[in-house]
Order: sequence, then structure tokens, then C-alpha cells
Amino acid sequence: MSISPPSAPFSSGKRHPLRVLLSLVSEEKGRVVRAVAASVINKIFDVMPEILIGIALDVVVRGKDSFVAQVGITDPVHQLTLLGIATFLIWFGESLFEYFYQILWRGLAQDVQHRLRILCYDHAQHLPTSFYEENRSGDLVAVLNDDINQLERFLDRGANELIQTFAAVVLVGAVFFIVSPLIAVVAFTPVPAIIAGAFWFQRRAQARYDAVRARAGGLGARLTTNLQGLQTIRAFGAEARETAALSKESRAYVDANRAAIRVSSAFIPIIRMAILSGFLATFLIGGWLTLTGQMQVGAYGLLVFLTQRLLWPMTHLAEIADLYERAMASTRRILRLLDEPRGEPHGAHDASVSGRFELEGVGFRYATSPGGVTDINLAIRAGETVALVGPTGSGKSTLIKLLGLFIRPQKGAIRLDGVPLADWSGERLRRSMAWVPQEVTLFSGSIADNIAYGKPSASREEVEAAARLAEADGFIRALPDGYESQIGEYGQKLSGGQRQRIALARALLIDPAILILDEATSAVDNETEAAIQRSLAKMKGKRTVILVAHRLSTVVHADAIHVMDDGRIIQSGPHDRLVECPGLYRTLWNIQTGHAEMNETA
Ligand SMILES: Nc1ncnc2c1ncn2[C@@H]1O[C@H](COP(=O)(O)OP(=O)(O)OP(=O)(O)O)[C@@H](O)[C@H]1O
Repeated sequence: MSISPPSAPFSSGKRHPLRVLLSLVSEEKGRVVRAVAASVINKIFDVMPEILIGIALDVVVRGKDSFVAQVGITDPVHQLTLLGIATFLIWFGESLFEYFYQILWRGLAQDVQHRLRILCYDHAQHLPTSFYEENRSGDLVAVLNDDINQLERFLDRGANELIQTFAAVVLVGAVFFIVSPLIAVVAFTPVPAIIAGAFWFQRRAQARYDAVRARAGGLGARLTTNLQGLQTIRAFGAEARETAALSKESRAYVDANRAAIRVSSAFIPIIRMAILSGFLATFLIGGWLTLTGQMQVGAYGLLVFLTQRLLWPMTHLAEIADLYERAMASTRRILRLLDEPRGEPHGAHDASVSGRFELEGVGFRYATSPGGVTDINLAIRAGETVALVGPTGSGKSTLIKLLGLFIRPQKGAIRLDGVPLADWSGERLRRSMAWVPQEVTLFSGSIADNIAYGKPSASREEVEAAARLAEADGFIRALPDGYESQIGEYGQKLSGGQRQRIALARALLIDPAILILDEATSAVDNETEAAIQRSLAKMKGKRTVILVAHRLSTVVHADAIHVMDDGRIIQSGPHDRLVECPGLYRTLWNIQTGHAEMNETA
């Protein structure tokens, strides 16, 4: 079973998502500085051709009196040649630094998304069992995939555009103020409107993008459930119903997106009108100043062209705000996951485990239902085989979750070898307890890899010995590739009983002091059940075995059987004694063996 030691938990400290994001790239300070520098230098080169156009106009209109002539090059042909060389260098520089900023930002985006995905996945592995009982796994997949990709997109493009827009405002603003402060003031008038528009958009869009992300989570959850449950859908002929239900989820996602698109689409037309007023002002005032001889033609041309360089990139603010909002909605979801508290820490007690349990007045209630267990008093001796039986919902699984420390008692105490269970080191518990669940998970890789899952360093002899003990060796050898047979595609073809025996071999390989079988035999064929029975018989006395079973034939040989009902243990004893006295066990036994006396009461 997997009881992981808690590692350092992440905490956003309720900071703004952008700040948390920045703290995540803070380790890459050098790279961020280089990326910002490349973006700014590229923007400087990007603005320069407009300045050259102004200078070229000045050269052709004023010739020997031009601005270039004043710096010592008087021949207009030489002036034009110089401008040509400058143009070449500027374009070359712009291209070169575009290459640099692309490489730097995109590399950063890749590294950040990788780091976040691993951080989230690792955190998800340490979340308490209760988290998975209350949350849909599809939501988690959506966070690990969609939300992290959304952040990657923002860093890939948005960060650079934001910096370049800012650089453009500063650079172009400086040139405007040098050439004509009057026009600078007029041309810059729309800037506050544009920025205000971007913020207005940001506020409106935020809630809508949160709704889009939530819908994406819902859609992902349904897709995951449906694809996993395809057999059931087909078996019940529910394809049309499920397609309709999926279509409803997908439609809700489309509608949520549409609401967000409506806001984002309004932005560009508004910005365009704001730009138009600034552009017209430059055009008309500059023209009038030039006509009246207060401004040179070259300077006029320079300003008209620069207005474009100043204002048009600002339309990108809409896109950037869009990317930014989506990225922040994703970051909020990622942080919500990362802020989920991990399971409670384990203690440090480390000693060899003999497998003796004592439970005193143990009680546990789920937060979301009245179910759980009440006042459990139980002593399990080391090496004993103990069975938990009882009707569905009687609390058997809850009790073994408590014994496995997946959940912690709210009342009473659980001790293992006399030491409170929570005081044991997680590492020691992981090596001492093995779990065979009803739903076996086999991972891609060979059968041998799967058996050695809990002890990857195991030798082939150890793997085979565990398989023999689990009575799995025979059918594994009969497969064309034996222990090297690949699971995955092939795993689909293993029967439930075979998978179950591989899971038992996996558990036995770590030679656990405590073996927990959670209804491991309820869904298997008689042959597998008999095989598992033989395996259990062989290990009798050597390890503590706790098994939950519905099929009572599985538990007849147990040293003690505890009968649960409504969260309590109502009968305890070996099979022979329990069948003799009237009670729930005898009723269940009679029903299962076909001797039911329907009016017999518990
Ligand atoms: N994750 C959960 N959240 C809320 N209630 C739960 C949860 N798991 C179990 N319960 C409730 O706790 C009670 C005991 O459930 P538990 O799974 O322990 O019973 P069980 O005896 O193992 O049942 P079964 O034989 O059907 O597996 C039930 O009423 C159940 O509804």
C-alpha cells in the first residue's frame, strides 16, 4: 500500500496568483533578465525603421540641410547609402533579437509548465484519501493538463507582448516628447483610455473565465468517467443517453466560452476608436504645424508613422489581457490544488513490525455522510488471520482504511505493536503493510515489473517466488512471453482472477508483516478463490492477514471473524462458534449456503 512520507508542502500564502507565478520563476532570474532584455532590444530595433523613414524624408526634402548633413555627411547620395546600411543593420538586429526572445521565453514557458505539473502531481499524490472521495479525478486531470498548458501559453506569448507594449510606450513617448511635446500630449491622450479599457475588460472577463475553467473541469470529469465505464455504457445500451449528457456538458462549456468571447470581442473595437482619435490628432495638428513651417516634413512623417508604432500594439493589450485572465483563472485553480493540505504527517517510530493491532473505542464519521464506524474495540494478534464481514455499508472498508492510516480516527486509539499507529514512520509502514484491493491497477510494463512494483530492486527469483506463493506462476509461464509479457494493451486481456493473483504476488513480494485484502476475492472465479485460499493457508501464523469478504466461504478458516453492522462490531469469534449461535453471521451463512431460513432473525 502506498503510505508516503509527507514532503515539504507548497503554500501560496493567499498571495495574488501572479505573484506566486513570479515566485515560481524566481529561480530563473538570470534567464528572465535575459529574456526581458531581448524583448526590449527587439522593440528598440522595431521602432527604428519609422525613425529612419522620418530621416529619409528629411534627406529627400532638405538635402544638404538635412539632419544627417548636420552630423557631417553632406552628400545626399551618401546620406541615403548610410540610411540603407542602417536599415539593413536594424532589420538584422530586430530579427536576431526576435530569435533570442522567442527561445528564451518559450524555454522558460516549457520549464515553468514542467515544474508546475510535477509540483502539482507530487502534491496530488500526498493528498489525503478524503480529498479523492470528495473531488472528481477528471477535475484533477484538467488542472494537470489544461490549466498548466494555459499558463504555458501565457508565458510563451503574453509575457513578451506585455513587456514589448510597455517598452513601445516608453520609447515612442520619449521620441514624441523630444520632437513635439504638443503632439506628444495629444497622441498620448488615448493611452489612459486604452489602459482603463484593458482593466475594465480584465474585471469583466475574470468571472467568465473562471466559469469556463470550471466547465472544462466538469467536461473532463465526465469524459474520464465515460471512457472508463464504456463497457457499462454499452452493456446497458446507454450510448445515446450518454452522448446527450456529454453534449449538454460540452454545450455548457461552449456557452461559458461564448460569454467570455462576448466581453473580449467588445474590446478591440473600443480600443480602435481610442487609437483613431490619437492618430487623427497627430495627423491634423502635425500637418498644420508643418504647413505653417513650425515643423519639418521629416519630423511630421516620423510622428505619423510612430503613432502607429505606439498605438496599434496596444490593441494587443486585449489579447494579452485575455491570455492573462485565462492564465490567472488557471493559476487560481492550480493554487487551490496546491493549497489543499496534505495528509497528516507520520511519526518517526521505526522498528520491525510484528503485526499486533489494538483498537480502543475507535470512531470515525465522514464529513459528507452519516456513515462511518462507532466504538470499535478490537485486538488482533500478530500472525492472526482476521476477517471482517457484514452487510454492505456496515463499515468494513472504513475500518481497514483506519488500519492502513488512510484516514485517522476521530475518537479512540489505534496501536500497532503497542505504539500509536500515527507515530510510526511512513516508510516503515509502507514496507510492512501490503494491500490487495478489489480493483487491481496494473501499470504499463511487464508482468515482472508489476509484481516488483513495491520493490523494484527485487531479483527474478524473488518475483517468481512471490508469484508461486500467489499461485500466479502457472498462468504467467503459460503466456507467450511469460514474466516479460507486457501489460497495458495486453493487460486488458488478463482475466479478473489473473489480475487479482498478480496483485497478491505484488503484495507478497515485499514480505509484509501485515497483509490486507479488501474484498480481493469477491469478484474472482472459484479457481482463483481456491488459489488465494491456499496462499493464505501457507502464510498462516507468519503474517497478520486482515481480509474483508462478502463471500463467507473465504473466511471460514480465519482465526477470528468480526461481524459488522451499522458501523459497529456486533459479533466476534471463529466460524464454528458463530454458526452455532443465532445472529447475523448465521443468517448470512445460511443464505450463502442455500440453507436460508428467511424468517431467521439476527
Ligand atoms: N468517502 C465516503 N464519504 C462519505 N461516506 C462514506 C464514504 N465511504 C463510505 N461512506 C459511508 O460509510 C458507511 C460505511 O461504508 P463502508 O464503505 O465502510 O462500508 P462497507 O461495509 O465496506 O461496505 P461494502 O461492503 O459495500 O464495501 C456507509 O454508510 C457509506 O455510505
